[in-house]
Amino acid sequence: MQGCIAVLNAGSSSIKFAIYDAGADAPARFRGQIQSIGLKPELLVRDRDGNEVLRGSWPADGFDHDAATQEILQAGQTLLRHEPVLAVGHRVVHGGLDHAAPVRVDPALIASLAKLAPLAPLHQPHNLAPIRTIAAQVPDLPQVACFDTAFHRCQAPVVQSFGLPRRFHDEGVRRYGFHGISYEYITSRLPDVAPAIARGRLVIGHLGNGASLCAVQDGRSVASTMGFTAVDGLLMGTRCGALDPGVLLYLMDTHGMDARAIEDLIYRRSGLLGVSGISPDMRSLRASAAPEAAEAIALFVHRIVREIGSMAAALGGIDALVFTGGIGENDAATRAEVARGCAWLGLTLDPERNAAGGGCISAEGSRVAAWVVATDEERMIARHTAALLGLAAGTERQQQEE
Ligand SMILES: Nc1ncnc2c1ncn2[C@@H]1O[C@H](COP(=O)(O)OP(=O)(O)O)[C@@H](O)[C@H]1O
Ligand SMILES: CC(=O)OP(=O)(O)O
Ligand SMILES: [Mg+2]
Repeated sequence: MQGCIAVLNAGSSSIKFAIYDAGADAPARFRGQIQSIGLKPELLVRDRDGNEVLRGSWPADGFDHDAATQEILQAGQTLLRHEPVLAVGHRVVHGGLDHAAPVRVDPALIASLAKLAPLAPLHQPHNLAPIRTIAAQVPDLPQVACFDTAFHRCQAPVVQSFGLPRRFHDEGVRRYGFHGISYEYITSRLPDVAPAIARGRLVIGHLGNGASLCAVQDGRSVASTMGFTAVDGLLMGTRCGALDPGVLLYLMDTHGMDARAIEDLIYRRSGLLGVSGISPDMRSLRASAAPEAAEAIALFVHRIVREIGSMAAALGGIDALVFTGGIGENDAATRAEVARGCAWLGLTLDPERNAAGGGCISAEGSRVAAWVVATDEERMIARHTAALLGLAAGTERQQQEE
């Protein structure tokens, strides 16, 4: 029995997971997710050939990320029966100052990452909960943490800085940027799927329930819209994105809000949900005839267009825009609206290619290219986990075993 590597990726509205054969950088043997947690939780798992192997649904009330994690750990056991799991790789959203690369989990690491939970309240607790559960149940099973912040740690010091007194910078109050595992995967794919743009000045938009942009050149992060936390930058499903800090002072003074009330407001009740008053979910907003749904989408698009200008400035120009994430990969209307706002940059979409939704979607002759590239954070995590533990394809350890 060859053994496998399991991967868990807790996002703000979903928990995705995948199971890979150890020793082969091949598509997942099983992959699935519980999506729409808090709204209409649904489990769907497919095998390598795309066949559905498990499905489930639960009422939204009382079914939180912890319940979803339990279901997924159980699904993993059902799918694998007696086959050994050699390692588990995890997405951990915040790695703070100390982590620019994946690391093996130990109790000290869990304790230090837990301190960052207030900086990523929609993610960090859900990232650490399964790590703790697995460590308690199977203490000898190697676990690896891969950080959303790591990809951005190479940004120039000026890009990482806030205009605050220096002592805050020194204690770690900096722009970190997130969705780094997704950006790393996309940049790793481009030389194969889009060699013409791979070395160019890229703006990649990871547009999902959380949403951000990243300016990338030569495969490295140059700037990102997310900052100290994943509430900065674009409008998101339930997060407000960049906000005048004066608004926070106003809320404290005039509405008597404390830190926890503000956290609840800006992380859970704002964004597409707060502006529309209908839903954080793009599919529901697109299906709605209410003017508030259209207004929320218009603000989502406006913020993306404005920030693409900022990313292009950080790069000194733009050669290509790449869409990814749940909305970026699936919502042709959002791509078309963003592209319309970027016409001044020299971007024109091909409507048919955009509707088809894969690969190059810009028109012949468009000065800026546009692409849709599906992200695969789980695959990136599996690669890192295998490499760190010496389980990767063609590694010394594997060759010795053969
Ligand atoms: N076919 C689709 N059309 C439009 N939006 C979609 C579609 N599929 C998924 N989405 C949107 O993608 C978002 C979830 O993105 P995803 O990247 O999976 O989220 P998470 O941040 O939890 O990882 C939701 O707003 C959802 O409505
Ligand atoms: C960092 C972040 O916002 O992640 P997600 O989009 O998965 O919620
Ligand atoms: Mg996600």
